[in-house]
Amino acid sequence: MAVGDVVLGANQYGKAEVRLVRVTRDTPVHEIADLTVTTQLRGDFEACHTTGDNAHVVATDTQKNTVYAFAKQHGVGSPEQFLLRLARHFVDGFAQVTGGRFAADVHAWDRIAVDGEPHDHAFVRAGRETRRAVVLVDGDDVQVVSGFTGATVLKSTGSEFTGFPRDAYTTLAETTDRVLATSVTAWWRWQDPDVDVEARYPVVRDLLLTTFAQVHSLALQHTIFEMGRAVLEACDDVAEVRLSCPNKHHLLVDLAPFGLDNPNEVFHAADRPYGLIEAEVRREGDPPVPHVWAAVPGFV
Ligand SMILES: O=c1[nH]c(=O)c2[nH]c(=O)[nH]c2[nH]1
Repeated sequence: MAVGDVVLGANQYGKAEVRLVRVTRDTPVHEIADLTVTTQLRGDFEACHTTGDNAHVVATDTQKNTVYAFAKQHGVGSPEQFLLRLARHFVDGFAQVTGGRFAADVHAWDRIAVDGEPHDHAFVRAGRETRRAVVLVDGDDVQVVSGFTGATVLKSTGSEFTGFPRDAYTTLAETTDRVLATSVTAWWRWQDPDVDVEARYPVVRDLLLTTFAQVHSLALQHTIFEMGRAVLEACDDVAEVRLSCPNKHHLLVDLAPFGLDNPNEVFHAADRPYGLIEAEVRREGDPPVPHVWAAVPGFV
């Protein structure tokens, strides 16, 4: 090689940000592990870069499949253990792989508390939601609207979606047991602007989340209506509720090509596209207040 020739320097490659959700459902008390995993292999990949010879290239798709298959076969455990197992697999299994970088972000979930007890299969992402408030004044008309955004919740069972029409473009399978997850944005308008909001905000928030946990969901639409209904039935001081909920799809990974079954245990947590389910829930006969909702963000 002559001085001045172009050569390949440091390189690594792999699959970035594999969104893995592993549900352990051996007992009615489910556990969830939620990770974003990145694998990057290092080794003898010169020929691929310089001549297009892929004989050494462990496809990034294979790396992704390995993440999901290992989650099924071995569980996740600590992220360090999980990454070490992956690393050993690639380094020991492929002569051209001499090392790599393996990384994971762990997304923590708490159990939703229902009547003070941790729920078996309903979870809320650790970290609080963002509380929001809007006050609208027009002369003597004073309106107070409270709400929150970013309360991410998940049920690992107790959710189905069946009975929808099928046409030439329908491929979605009906399911009587799926993961249901969403990030709740909720707004509610108080009857009286002088409400003791510090006392009442947590009551409404908890009702929304415990109803998510407890309703056996027939669709996200059904769940959010029940969440709004629970608030209106329990809280005379709330005039109406609006909910905006992305359906954070958890797609069952097909592990059959690797000889593994997958009875609702290993999921790809897709970030987009997502269903966006929005509804207003109010008492029949109450006059609508479009000027108030025009001033509140985030509802189509
Ligand atoms: O709860 C759901 N509602 C839908 O409208 C819908 N559409 C879809 O594809 N999956 C779901 N899930």
